[in-house]
Amino acid sequence: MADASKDIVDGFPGDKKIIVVFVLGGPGSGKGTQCAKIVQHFNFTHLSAGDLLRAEITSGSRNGVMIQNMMNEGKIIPPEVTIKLLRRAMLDSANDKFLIDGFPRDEENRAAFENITKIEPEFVLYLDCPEDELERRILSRNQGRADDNTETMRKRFRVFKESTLPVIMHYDLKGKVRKVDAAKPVDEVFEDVKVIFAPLIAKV
Ligand SMILES: Nc1ncnc2c1ncn2[C@@H]1O[C@H](COP(=O)(O)OP(=O)(O)OP(=O)(O)O)[C@@H](O)[C@H]1O
Ligand SMILES: Nc1ccn([C@@H]2O[C@H](COP(=O)(O)O)[C@@H](O)[C@H]2O)c(=O)n1
Ligand SMILES: [Mg+2]
Repeated sequence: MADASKDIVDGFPGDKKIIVVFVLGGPGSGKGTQCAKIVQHFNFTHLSAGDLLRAEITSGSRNGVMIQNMMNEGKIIPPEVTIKLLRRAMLDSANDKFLIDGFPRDEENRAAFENITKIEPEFVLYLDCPEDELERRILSRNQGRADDNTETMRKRFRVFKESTLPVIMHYDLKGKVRKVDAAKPVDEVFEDVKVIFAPLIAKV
């Protein structure tokens, strides 16, 4: 159970060194799929911002309707909502290594996360995939997601290009982006991902 008092304290308690890797890529690029494999091989905890927001909707939280409406439009939920969920999940975990999937989605997400948590990501894993392949994957995903339809998918593609790519550029200028070709089959993508994570694990 979360300790509510932790929610009002900025940063993280104690001197625990937290390792964060942001996992970004277009809708359907395989972020969730690759994160599941990274968890198995490298003992990270996977936090999907989208999954946390969807859990808020199903929990009947007071933000649920607002989140649902914005998601159906492919819009980015205000950062204070998403960061509170991420931060609580991190504080509740005994792990010190986190994959944050689908976040930061825009500059506002990025700046707010840095201000509130004081955490800089170790690096950003960028799953690069052409739009025609993303479209095929989303429209055949069949996981019952309300935003996996042609109209919302196009809005999500636009948000990715207009708002998320600039975040990837921001980290690229800092030398923090590790880009992989995510159009390849799952296991081939993971071979490239493993090469990126191996030195990080050897270091800690
Ligand atoms: N390399 C791949 N080749 C073919 N299909 C893939 C690959 N990676 C993932 N998929 C499939 O594509 C769909 C989308 O994958 P996934 O849910 O992991 O993407 P995502 O980036 O998390 O998407 P979203 O941003 O919408 O949450 C799933 O059905 C998954 O099985
Ligand atoms: N940082 C984020 C992440 C997600 N959202 C909203 O959730 C939708 C689904 O996200 P996935 O990563 O699971 O594809 C996304 O389209 C946004 O509406 C968000 O607002 N902020
Ligand atoms: Mg996902």
